[in-house]
Amino acid sequence: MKKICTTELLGTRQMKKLKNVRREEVVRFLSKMLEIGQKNEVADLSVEVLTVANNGTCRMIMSARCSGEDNQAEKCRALVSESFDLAAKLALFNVFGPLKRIGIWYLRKKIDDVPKRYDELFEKVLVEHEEKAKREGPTMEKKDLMDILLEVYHDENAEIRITRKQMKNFFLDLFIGGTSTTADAILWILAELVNNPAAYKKLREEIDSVVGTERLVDEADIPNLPYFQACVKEAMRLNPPAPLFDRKCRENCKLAGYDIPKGTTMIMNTYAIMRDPEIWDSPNDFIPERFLTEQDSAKEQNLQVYVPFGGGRRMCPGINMTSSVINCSVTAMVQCFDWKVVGGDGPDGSEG
Ligand code: HEM
Repeated sequence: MKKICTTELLGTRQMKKLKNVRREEVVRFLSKMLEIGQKNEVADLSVEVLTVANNGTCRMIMSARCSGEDNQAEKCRALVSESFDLAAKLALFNVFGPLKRIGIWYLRKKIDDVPKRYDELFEKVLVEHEEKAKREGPTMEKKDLMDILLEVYHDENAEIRITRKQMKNFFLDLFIGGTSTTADAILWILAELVNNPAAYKKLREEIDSVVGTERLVDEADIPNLPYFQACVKEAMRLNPPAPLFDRKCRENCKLAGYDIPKGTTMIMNTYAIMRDPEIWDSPNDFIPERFLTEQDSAKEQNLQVYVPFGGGRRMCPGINMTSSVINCSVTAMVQCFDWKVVGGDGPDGSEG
């Protein structure tokens, strides 16, 4: 699945094909913000950004119908947040050892219900896609990742065969891995920029000088916006959306002088790694410039220290997809609006 994922589904070629979908969602978001601004109302960015990230990702994964009447994006979002909530509660019960069993009993209805609803939703969407493929035949234009994966699923000669259950689980992984992480990243990037007005100004100037003020930033402009790329990297260094992930040791091994027995689960704390004062100068400060300098002592020492997407074989395969959503939405947000926090502390201690 990982191989299909990186080669067929989430590579740059596919992401280029889905550019219009992202652009539509960003334009929808901008119109809404404009409307809110004109009425002098306050936007709840946590909701709006989740919508743009979720709709963009959802539509790329499984169809344009997500924003239509039968709002499947909305249903997926509700299910993703319910499952996060459930996982958090189970993890909490887990910490208390014997309480785990009480937790499972207490949450039993939800434990049965959430996967069942996922299954029903994905089955429905899969069947719709299959019917469309039958109607339109082999020349059908593949509009989303589900169209592509279904072709692999139905191809009896495909190098890798997958079951329907695997396919559904896989889409579930994409939703869980791809939606709130992308929304969190966008929110944190914007939060760091709003709290660092000098960086915001510098970024706006970069965009204005490279793109001008007559059109929106295009994804093709991104390589010419080094300061923007550095701001994204720096915000993700300080606020990794997936701060912890795990690995299970398949063999006894020695790590930093410790003997780790086979079967041990190791937790990687990327938040701590990316704020380690032994690695980073002024580790808690937002300094995008650090990613613009040539010198990179971590590379020289062969250290993996910039790890918001993990590393090695299980590294996140969604980098292209998330970057494409982050790039078009954050540049548009910076280009089109002056943001300020309402009712909170301003960056210099003033009222927002
Ligand atoms: C800012 C956004 C994202 C962040 C910070 C992020 C971060 C991560 C991290 C830390 C891991 C674990 C890596 C490891 O174990 O070494 C991971 C795995 C994964 N991510 Fe992402 N991710 C993001 C977006 C996405 C997107 C958009 C998708 C797909 C739609 C996605 C799909 C996955 C999948 C399927 C895995 C499991 C990979 C495996 O087990 O081999 N992620 N992600």
